[in-house]
Amino acid sequence: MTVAKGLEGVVALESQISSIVDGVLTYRGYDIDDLAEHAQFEEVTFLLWKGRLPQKDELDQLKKDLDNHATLPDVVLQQLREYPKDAHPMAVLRTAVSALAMFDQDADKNDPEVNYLKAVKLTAKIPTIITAYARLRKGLEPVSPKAGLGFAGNFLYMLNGEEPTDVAKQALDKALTLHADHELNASTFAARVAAGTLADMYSSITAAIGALKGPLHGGANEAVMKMLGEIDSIELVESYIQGKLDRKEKIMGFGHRVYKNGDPRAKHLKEMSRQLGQQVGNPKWFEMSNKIEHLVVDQKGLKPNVDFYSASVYTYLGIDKDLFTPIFAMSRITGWTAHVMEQYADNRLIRPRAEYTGLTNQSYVPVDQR
Ligand SMILES: CC(=O)SCCNC(=O)CCNC(=O)[C@H](O)C(C)(C)COP(=O)(O)OP(=O)(O)OC[C@H]1O[C@@H](n2cnc3c(N)ncnc32)[C@H](O)[C@@H]1OP(=O)(O)O
Ligand SMILES: O=C([O-])CC(=O)C(=O)O
Repeated sequence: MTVAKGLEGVVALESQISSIVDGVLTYRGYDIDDLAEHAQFEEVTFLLWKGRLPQKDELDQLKKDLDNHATLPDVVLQQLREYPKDAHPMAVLRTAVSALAMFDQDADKNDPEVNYLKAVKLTAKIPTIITAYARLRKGLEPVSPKAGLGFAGNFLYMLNGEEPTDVAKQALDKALTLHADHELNASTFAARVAAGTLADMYSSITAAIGALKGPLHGGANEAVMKMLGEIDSIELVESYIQGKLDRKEKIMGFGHRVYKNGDPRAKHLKEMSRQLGQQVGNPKWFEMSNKIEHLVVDQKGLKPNVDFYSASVYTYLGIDKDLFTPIFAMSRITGWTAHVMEQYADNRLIRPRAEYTGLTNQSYVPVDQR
């Protein structure tokens, strides 16, 4: 057996949802650059789930459905009140999403229409979970979802208790589009492995949230902001980054398993970071990030990935850094659920092999003789 460590280069399944070919990312055949410039996140959601862009009435219906399903079951909201105030929001999200299964009487019904409804429900409720906990831990009451604001707008409204500016809403909407799906990334693979056992969608999404949390995957956006906060001044960027490189430490937000010449999503987030920095009159985080990018490209030839500039974008939107990965999940839920439905539609258990490299020919010795 040959081992592809980390499954690098292994093609594990066929998918019609998104592709990365020669560094170009497409969702259902649409270039991410085109979608990022023109599509609303709800259109992208429909595209991922249904395989085509929605008609106007279909888009309106999806928005209504997302509004209608945004409220949490009372018990789940009550549980959020009881979680420790210093829990990581990804742990909260993972736990609350898992709990939702017990309040959906169809959780274990594996039928395409019911699964579609579960995808809608999960997508609708995740922003409510994130924002309710974000407020509760600060001693504030959760803000109930408000219909008609759009997915990104409603998130910012529930987080801050006031309707967002168009600039903030559009920036978040674009960031959500850029994060919505990404072929067979680690969290999507985790979701598909769980779905491949015919476990229910809530189980698959709980597995995906767990995988996204790690700093080598979605957790990198929070780690980037921690790094920017530690450096805290443009003058200190060079010595900080040089020190890390000399110690052979990773610079978070750089490198990628698939993109070796740059992540096509990063340029959009970079431009958003530049513009938002100017608009809020504090270009520091953008300028520091830009300097880090030049140093890491020059010294290591590594380019920023989607997590690098999203950190300063979310900071400019006034969002706490430990909510960055939950926001990633709030977008990627659309891709995860699309993949779970695709897995169910043509399922085969996902079960690779391992090459055994442990001890052999051991003989049992009773415990009192060891
Ligand atoms: C949404 C996402 O998940 S995007 C990725 C988010 N994760 C990060 O930003 C974390 C930082 N980046 C990394 O850890 C990696 O680049 C990963 C996990 C993204 C990809 O990992 P792999 O494909 O396994 O690449 P691998 O870790 O083997 O890297 C190849 C070489 O580049 C180096 N390298 C890779 N990324 C970095 C980095 N961010 N900083 C410094 N060196 C790096 C490795 O140390 C390795 O060097 P070596 O050959 O001398 O040992
Ligand atoms: O594809 C990957 O390995 C990670 C990534 O960029 C994503 O999930 O968006």
